[in-house]
Amino acid sequence: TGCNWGYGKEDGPSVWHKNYPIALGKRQSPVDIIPDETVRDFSLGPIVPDYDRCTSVNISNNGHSVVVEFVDCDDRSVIRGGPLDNPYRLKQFHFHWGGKGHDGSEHTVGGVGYTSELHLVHWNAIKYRSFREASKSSDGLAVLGIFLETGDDHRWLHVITDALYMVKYKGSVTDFKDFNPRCLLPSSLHYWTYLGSLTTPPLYESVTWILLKEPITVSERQLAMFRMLQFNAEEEDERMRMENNFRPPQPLEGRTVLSSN
Ligand SMILES: CNS(=O)(=O)c1c(F)c(F)c(SCCO)c(F)c1F
Ligand SMILES: [Zn+2]
Repeated sequence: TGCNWGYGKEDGPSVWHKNYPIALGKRQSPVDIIPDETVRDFSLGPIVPDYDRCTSVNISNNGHSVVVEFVDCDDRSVIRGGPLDNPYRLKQFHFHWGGKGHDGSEHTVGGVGYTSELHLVHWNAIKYRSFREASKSSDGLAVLGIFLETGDDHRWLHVITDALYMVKYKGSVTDFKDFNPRCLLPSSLHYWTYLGSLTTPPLYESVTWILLKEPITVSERQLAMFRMLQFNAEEEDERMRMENNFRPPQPLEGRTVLSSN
């Protein structure tokens, strides 16, 4: 079950359905969010990311993105509230981005993309015994999505970009301790939420999406650092710059996107 998918012409999003037929399913992600067509739900409370006692472990290149993993053996870092019935444990976060001068977010807003999108992946450890089991269950995962736009340097993103040279190639991993992703949140936690899926194979329809309306700002220089990563392993001959690692929006199929406020 090696990784047989990617973001290229031969193995990209347009052919994922051949090995992962759920790609043509009814609750796929990402989607285009049309603000005027979202439904205001006054029963939706605030989303509460509680990362104060979180423990980051490492940063790695999995051949698709750069991923920061967390200790998820207890409820030390969870997200709760909003559309969620239980607290969901933080497992990892990663990014999706474009090529130089091109957008690379997965969700779009009114047909417009952002330069990049950060995903904080959480799982329902109340109902399921492992991330793997949760990832296959309709209420198993909650992904907090944060849009990135370009402007000034982000004052904390350098902690991540300074480590990227250590994980240039697929399969590389290095220690990455004491990083609290609270520093990557925008000031407003107003959000959109809808039921969707992983945006990479196996594309399981197990994600409650929570997308913050307010983007964070990063500089073009910081973003360029992500593009020095490579999809390939160090020993592989073909050098492929890691960029455009995003899936385009999928049909809403009658779903409603709810708005917190
Ligand atoms: C939401 N973004 S995503 O679908 O691209 C995505 C991802 F890239 C991941 F790596 C993981 S964790 C898989 C095992 O570690 C995950 F749950 C995801 F939802
Ligand atoms: Zn993602």
